[in-house]
Amino acid sequence: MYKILTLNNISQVGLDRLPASDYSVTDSEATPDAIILRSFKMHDMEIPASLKAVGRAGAGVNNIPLDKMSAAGIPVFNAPGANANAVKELVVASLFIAARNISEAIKYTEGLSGDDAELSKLVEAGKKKYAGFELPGRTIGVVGLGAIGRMVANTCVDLGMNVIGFDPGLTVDGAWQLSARIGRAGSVEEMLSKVDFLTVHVPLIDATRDLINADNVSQMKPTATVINLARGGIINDEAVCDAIDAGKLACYVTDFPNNRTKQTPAVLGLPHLGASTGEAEDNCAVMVADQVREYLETGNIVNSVNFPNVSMSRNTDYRLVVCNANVPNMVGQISTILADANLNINDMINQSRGDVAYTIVDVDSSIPSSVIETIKQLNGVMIARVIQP
Ligand SMILES: NC(=O)c1ccc[n+]([C@@H]2O[C@H](COP(=O)([O-])OP(=O)(O)OC[C@H]3O[C@@H](n4cnc5c(N)ncnc54)[C@H](O)[C@@H]3O)[C@@H](O)[C@H]2O)c1
Ligand SMILES: O=C(O)CC[C@@H](O)C(=O)O
Repeated sequence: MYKILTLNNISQVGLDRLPASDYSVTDSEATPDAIILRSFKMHDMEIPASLKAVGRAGAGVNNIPLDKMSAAGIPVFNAPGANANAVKELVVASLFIAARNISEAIKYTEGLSGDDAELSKLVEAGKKKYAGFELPGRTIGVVGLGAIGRMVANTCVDLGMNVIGFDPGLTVDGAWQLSARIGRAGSVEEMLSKVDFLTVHVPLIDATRDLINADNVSQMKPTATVINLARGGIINDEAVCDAIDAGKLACYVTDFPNNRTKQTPAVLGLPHLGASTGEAEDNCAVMVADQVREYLETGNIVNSVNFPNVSMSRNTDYRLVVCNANVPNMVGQISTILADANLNINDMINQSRGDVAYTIVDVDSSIPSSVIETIKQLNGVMIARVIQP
């Protein structure tokens, strides 16, 4: 029986992918084989010695101590693209809400009182304050052209907008999925003075912290809107709110409000709603549950953010998986131990990513526990696990 610990509410549709005959899934498991979570912050958590895998039912992994997981030989899986449409739709909603002053206008009508005739007068008298603009012909800068950024950029083209994108890590596959009408910027700064909207879709890492800050926000048009549905910290909230207070920026939409943003009237704060649709929650949970199950039952790694992606179809009933430091002669030493135990290798695959190497070996006969113990003693081995009847 595999034991799964959930650290957030995970869609039942996803958890149903883990059959009750083989999986116990609870939110209070002391010795889990795997953890499935959403935004729970794992940084201060004691990592259980039993843990073999972590599944993040979402895209961002800044709530997980990846270095610590890699050092312990624990792959972290996420759900690339599974909630991208949900975020895209909220970006599009943000564009309209900002362009048409919808939030302020609703507040205005909610504050009106009087009989219907008086209300009608006040509605007509007040509406000029909320006149907005239309999107065709306006320019949007999209920072990060991954799963979400690409969808946002293409949709904005369909809305008739001019779109400029920036992503130094854009993949060839990603580029193929982008409309040919999207312009390319060489840096964030290059797009700032041109855009009416700037939206960020990058992970929170050292290189993306304070991407918009006190130094560069002044290059933006005073009529521009910044949208941050990615992570708090990517936009420097102090700098953006100061710019709004000084009349140098029009609006800021953020999924990560704080006390500074709450004090600024032209900030539209949302409660981390980007991925909060039933569809996205189901998609993410299904994807990570499948990946965690695949790893526990076969050792295959699909969509890991810290391990190489490695899959080998099952050739025999007797499988060994080893995670070790990415240094010379590990495969040689593992093969020698198997040969010394008279175990014939049927098939084998080895891949590496950064400091981590991962090997799957199918052998022709049952692997004794003494072999695993010998492999675990090798310098540089983090985990060795047998998957056999
Ligand atoms: N608000 C929400 O609920 C919500 C939901 C999903 C994702 N997110 C956030 O959005 C982020 C992006 O999600 P995604 O699914 O598009 O991820 P993704 O991995 O598909 O795309 C991220 C892109 O950012 C690019 N990038 C990295 N560093 C960059 C930099 N310095 N400048 C420009 N581009 C850079 C990468 O090359 C990649 O193409 C996630 O990491 C997460 O933090 C938030
Ligand atoms: O799980 C959530 O609700 C938010 C997930 C989102 O921030 C992500 O990075 O995918």
